[in-house]
Amino acid sequence: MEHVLEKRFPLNAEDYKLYEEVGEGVSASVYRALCVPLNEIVAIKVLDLEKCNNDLDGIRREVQTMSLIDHPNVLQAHCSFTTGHNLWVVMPYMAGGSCLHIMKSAYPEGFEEPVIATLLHEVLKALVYLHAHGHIHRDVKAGNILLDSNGAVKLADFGVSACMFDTGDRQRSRNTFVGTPCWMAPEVMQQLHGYDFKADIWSFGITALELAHGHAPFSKYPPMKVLLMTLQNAPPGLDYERDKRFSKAFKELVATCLVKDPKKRPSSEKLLKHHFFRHARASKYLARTILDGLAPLGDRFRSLKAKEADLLVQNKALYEDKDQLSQKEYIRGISAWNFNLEDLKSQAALIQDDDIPNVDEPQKDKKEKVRSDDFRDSAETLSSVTANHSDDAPTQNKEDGFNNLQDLEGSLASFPSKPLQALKYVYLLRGNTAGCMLEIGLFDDVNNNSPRDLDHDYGNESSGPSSSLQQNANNQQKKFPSVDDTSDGAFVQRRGRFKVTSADLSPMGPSNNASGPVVSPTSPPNQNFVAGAILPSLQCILQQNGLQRVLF
Ligand SMILES: Nc1ncnc2c1ncn2[C@@H]1O[C@H](COP(=O)(O)OP(=O)(O)OP(=O)(O)O)[C@@H](O)[C@H]1O
Repeated sequence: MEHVLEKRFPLNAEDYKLYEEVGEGVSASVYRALCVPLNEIVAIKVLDLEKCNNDLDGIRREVQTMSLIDHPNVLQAHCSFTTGHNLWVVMPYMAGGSCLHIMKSAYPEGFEEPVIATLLHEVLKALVYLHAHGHIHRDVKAGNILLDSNGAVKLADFGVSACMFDTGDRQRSRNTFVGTPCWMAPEVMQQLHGYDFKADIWSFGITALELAHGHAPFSKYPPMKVLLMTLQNAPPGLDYERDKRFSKAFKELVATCLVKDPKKRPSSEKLLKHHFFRHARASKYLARTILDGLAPLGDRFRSLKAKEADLLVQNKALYEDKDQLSQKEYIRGISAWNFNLEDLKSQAALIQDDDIPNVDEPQKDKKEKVRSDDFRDSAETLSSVTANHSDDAPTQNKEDGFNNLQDLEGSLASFPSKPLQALKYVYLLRGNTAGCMLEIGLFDDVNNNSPRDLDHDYGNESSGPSSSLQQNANNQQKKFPSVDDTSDGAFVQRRGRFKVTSADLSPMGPSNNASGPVVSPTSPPNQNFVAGAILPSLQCILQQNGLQRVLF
């Protein structure tokens, strides 16, 4: 019998030569490298464990999943080891880079349909495999779809994947708030009943739109606004008029995935049979069409980084020229929330003035209606709002459209008096580029935290969009926990995605209860806390809205 010698990748840093940086995530840098003994080019993801000490579990999960999986469309790790305070994950080098990078470098308006069909077909095969093996990827997006020099497509980044077969503590991870906001399924945001594989199908639909337009829907909005828009608005989709260049089959595929009720979404296996994929071609086609003529990955990465830095400087200059007073208000509001100010400023500056809807009288009327009707109750209210706008509602005309900012603000204004059970966490937002990155903290006992008076933190603004919220905040007299608090490990942090463990909301702390979130919609653990908790985050959104108006 013939034995194929298995390639063994060395577990010593000295056996690798690091070359240029080719990618950067929120938790890691990725380098092209040479594995000297094997004379093979590889990619090495370097994670600084000291910076990731809040998320060692996520890292462990990523490495474990990456070494166990075995499918041509899933990026498998060759090996991993620690060196100093870094973890190195050695993997195949994907010279084409991510679809996001390719779009940013050469296809800012998105790809042509045959390219999209080919890419999505490969990604879907990866999902079929992962789902069949019990994994939910939970972070499907163009940035995690990698291509090698031959056009082979692999789904990467298992930092937040979850296993459906897990029990006990690990099973609780399926009730956590994980993902990147623009791609995150409504049920993941809502946290009412947990979620399953179907969350990936939603993200897959969003990714389809991202590949079609060059960016995900709502990508220019700050993260909390993305959450609210995803929950409140009709699902995004391909527009009949604006997206004329795309086929009916593609439009149908997107609509099939972006159904708010996860039960009505197809499984990955079923989706694979969709007639849209008849247009899919072999991966060589991708090498010929989208990779041909592209600069080496390292060069592309460097120039994209330089562009981003330029943009930041420009935005900073613009920002500094603007109204000093609003700047102070902005900084005060943001710092109270542990925002990354620079990132948020650049986020806000990316919003064009034509993105900000005008307020007119009929909309105001509508606002009142939303206030009194839609937000009548707590958890169920949000569900019903979601349902009202859900599957049968026509796809929005403005793909990135925020139908009516005032509607949203009006809706938010009623939160404090009728706490919204579905959003039952304190959010510590840390913005990052493209409105997609944030950190969330969770406090299990508001009284353990340093009290801060909302009135003091946010001043006495009596006008502007946030005034009603402010009023309600004052009425509630809730104390807002300090951002420094990390008591009892209840503060779960992760840069790049949300991560809030609902079970940790229990006054008893984390439990091994495998029956889903401890907090049920019918038995809120601490409604006062919820009301106080949600308020300031919503306040911040409105402050950001205000800032965006001031900026432009
Ligand atoms: N094997 C690889 N070959 C080439 N480039 C890679 C490879 N793996 C990752 N990259 C590049 O590095 C970037 C960051 O990698 P990765 O997504 O794994 O990091 P991360 O910190 O988990 O990121 P995030 O959390 O932002 O998704 C990717 O978007 C991609 O452009």
